[in-house]
Amino acid sequence: MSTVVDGRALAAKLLNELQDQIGNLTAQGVVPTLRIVQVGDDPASTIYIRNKKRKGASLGIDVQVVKLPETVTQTALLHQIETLNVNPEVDAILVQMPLPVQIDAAAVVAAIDPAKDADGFTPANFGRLWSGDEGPVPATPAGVMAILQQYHVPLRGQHAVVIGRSRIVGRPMAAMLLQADATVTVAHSHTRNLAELTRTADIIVVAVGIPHFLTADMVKPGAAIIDVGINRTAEGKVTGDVDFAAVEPLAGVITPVPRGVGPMTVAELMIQTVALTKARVAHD
Ligand SMILES: Nc1nc(=O)c2c([nH]1)NC[C@@H]1CN(c3ccc(C(=O)N[C@@H](CCC(=O)O)C(=O)O)cc3)C=[N+]21
Repeated sequence: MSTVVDGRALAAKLLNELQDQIGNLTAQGVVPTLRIVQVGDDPASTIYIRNKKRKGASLGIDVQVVKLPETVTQTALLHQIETLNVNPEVDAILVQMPLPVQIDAAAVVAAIDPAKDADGFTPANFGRLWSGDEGPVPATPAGVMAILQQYHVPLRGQHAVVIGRSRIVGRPMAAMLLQADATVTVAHSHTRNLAELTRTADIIVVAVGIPHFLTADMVKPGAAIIDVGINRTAEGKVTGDVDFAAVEPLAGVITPVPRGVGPMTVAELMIQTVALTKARVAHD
């Protein structure tokens, strides 16, 4: 029988612990401030941003959205980021992905001040992550690590298979698992014999954006299954990348969608924002 992860409960626990740090900052007259730049009106992005705003408001973190039109030019977007970089009131900046086709996302991310990089996506912070040095890290993989830790999933020497190699999830996920001494395999759309690989995995992290991608025949009984997928069905329901009904009976630990990794992503973003605020206050 598997243990189904309660991402909401774990997120609440972590944010409870964060409350004291926020209290100390506000006692010094410092309100942690996050600015989320949203380009266009992608409905999923709007939902995630709404969740981040709500969570921030409930904690006393000032989360505001800077909304730009879908047709914004790269120059205008880079200018907007620069004004946030130099604004002493702003501790953390996040540019919501995906961005419209006319924008070079890598150039936009690289323009964010690494000391305000709430996502840990900038090259400087990506480099720190892969070198095993301290620095801001992407919220979703950080949330996965918190789940694995909380549910006592052993990592050292274990075989972890990460399916997907995005900048948001797959690549930083592989770096964090490596840092935790797991043996990491990164699979992607060109990987051959994927099921053979996943059947030897003690931990499988799926982040491909395809409903029911991971099926029961791909899973070793007792493996930890982490579903990062957030697919919307025609009826607007959210489903993951795992065939949950078929895989859950086999799994050791498994995360549901929704209420698994999603709430942890939001929680880790709040934690990151407070950490960046504390770093700024320490430097001032
Ligand atoms: N620069 C950037 N940083 C991100 O961290 C980032 C991003 N862009 N683009 C998109 C992904 C996805 N993401 C989620 C956030 C919250 C939920 C979340 O709250 N999920 C709820 C369900 C929400 C719903 O109803 O759809 C749950 O799984 O329980 C999911 C996914 C952050 N992302």
